[in-house]
Amino acid sequence: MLGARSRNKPPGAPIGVDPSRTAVRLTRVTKRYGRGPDAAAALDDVSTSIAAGGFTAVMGPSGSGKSTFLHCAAGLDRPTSGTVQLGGQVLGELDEKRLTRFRRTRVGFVFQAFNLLPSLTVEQNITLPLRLAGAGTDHDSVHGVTAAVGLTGLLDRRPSQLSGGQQQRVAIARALITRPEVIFADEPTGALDPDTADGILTLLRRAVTDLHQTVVMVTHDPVAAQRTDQVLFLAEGRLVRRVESPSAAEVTSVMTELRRSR
Ligand SMILES: Nc1ncnc2c1ncn2[C@@H]1O[C@H](COP(=O)(O)OP(=O)(O)OP(=O)(O)O)[C@@H](O)[C@H]1O
Repeated sequence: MLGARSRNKPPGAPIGVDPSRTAVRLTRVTKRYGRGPDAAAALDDVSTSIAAGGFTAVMGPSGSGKSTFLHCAAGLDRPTSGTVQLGGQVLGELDEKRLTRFRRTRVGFVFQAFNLLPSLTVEQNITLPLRLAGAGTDHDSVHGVTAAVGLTGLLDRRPSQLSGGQQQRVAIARALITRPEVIFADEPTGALDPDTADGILTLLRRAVTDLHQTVVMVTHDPVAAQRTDQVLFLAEGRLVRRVESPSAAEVTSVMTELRRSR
């Protein structure tokens, strides 16, 4: 494992490697949109491993490839070249049907816009991944998850009857219910006021520390990044830095440097 708190890297060399407990591994992943020589590489030869049981932030200037990284790592999109391994499974070996099933059962998602189904109750939203996978809904685990995210007493409500923070708690409960290999969160606090955002970050932190989940979160916010164990920085589709135990000041300083060097 690389010991430095932050360092530059040659292209293609791995960043953040902990081979003993790897949740996600990207090997020389490139993602191009469009065809031909002018096709832009949203991700350019990215290699990294993300250790299981940690909270990782992915940051970088606008257009640096953060969402593309998350989508490729989570099996929502396929790389143009290179391989993604998630929980020991090489995603490229799965056809669409098996990949969909893999995502439902082994991956959790939390999005900025919550993405709850408005016609379903809180409880039905939370248990949806289990029902889609054809698994039973065990009352104790539903109760455990809803208590853990602070939703007890709200299970019969519809999303429209909840605050933004409560809706994001439902999304986190829905991500936790299958005990996935990794929870991918794309700007989970982007639509929330600072106090509510703080509660959501506390919840994600507890999912890692208390429930031993692995969380990978795209964020623009140095205060949010400060709650994580490490930050991976992207610039122009390349993974250029890693900072462990980040402070908001350090993250801000790296972001300023990356924006200046564009
Ligand atoms: N579907 C697409 N078709 C063509 N180009 C795309 C597509 N999706 C992303 N891109 C391009 O790939 C690059 C990386 O985009 P991406 O959304 O991953 O960046 P980002 O770091 O998440 O940006 P932001 O912080 O603004 O959300 C950008 O130049 C973007 O324009």
